[in-house]
Amino acid sequence: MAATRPQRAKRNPKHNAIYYCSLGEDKEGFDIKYINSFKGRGVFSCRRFQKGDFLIEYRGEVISRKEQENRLKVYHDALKVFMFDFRFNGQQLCVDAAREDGSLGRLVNDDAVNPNSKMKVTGVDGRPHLCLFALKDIGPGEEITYNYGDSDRPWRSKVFIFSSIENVRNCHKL
Ligand SMILES: C[S@@+](CC[C@H](N)C(=O)[O-])C[C@H]1O[C@@H](n2cnc3c(N)ncnc32)[C@H](O)[C@@H]1O
Repeated sequence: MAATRPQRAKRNPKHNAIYYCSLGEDKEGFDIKYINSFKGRGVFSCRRFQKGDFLIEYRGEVISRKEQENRLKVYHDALKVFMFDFRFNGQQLCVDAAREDGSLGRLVNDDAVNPNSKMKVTGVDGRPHLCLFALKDIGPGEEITYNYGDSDRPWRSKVFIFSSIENVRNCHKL
């Protein structure tokens, strides 16, 4: 008889997150797509998710603030964006997801205005994991996004958006 996954882990979003974090695997129901040269790749839903559902873990290496500062001195800007700062049990920590490891979380794009998911620090066996949960019902074909936070992000500025759109247009003309 085929092994079945416990129903509780499927129904309760927190248990579901803990289940996938423990496995170190992404759950099914998502596709990676190339959007354009401005945004790069993104993660898209290919099925329905309900508000509150666990979606994706932002996987990477959990490092201390000190180690993060060391890495920031040597990382190129394109790698710095893969560092996610958070607090856990009174400690300032970071998940460094700079390494291309095939995981989905590192490819989820920012939306400061209308995100459909939210990052939450979730303790699993005493260790921190960063998990995205749905803020609303999500249908197939929707891009998964979350708000990266308050710090300045170049792509949020109108000047950057317009110059990038022009670049994409010019590329298509070639
Ligand atoms: C953590 S990565 C996300 C995955 C990235 N799109 C890729 O293909 O590797 C963050 C980078 O994605 C791009 N990005 C994220 N959100 C964006 C947005 N709303 N508009 C434009 N670019 C965005 C920026 O280049 C940013 O440095």
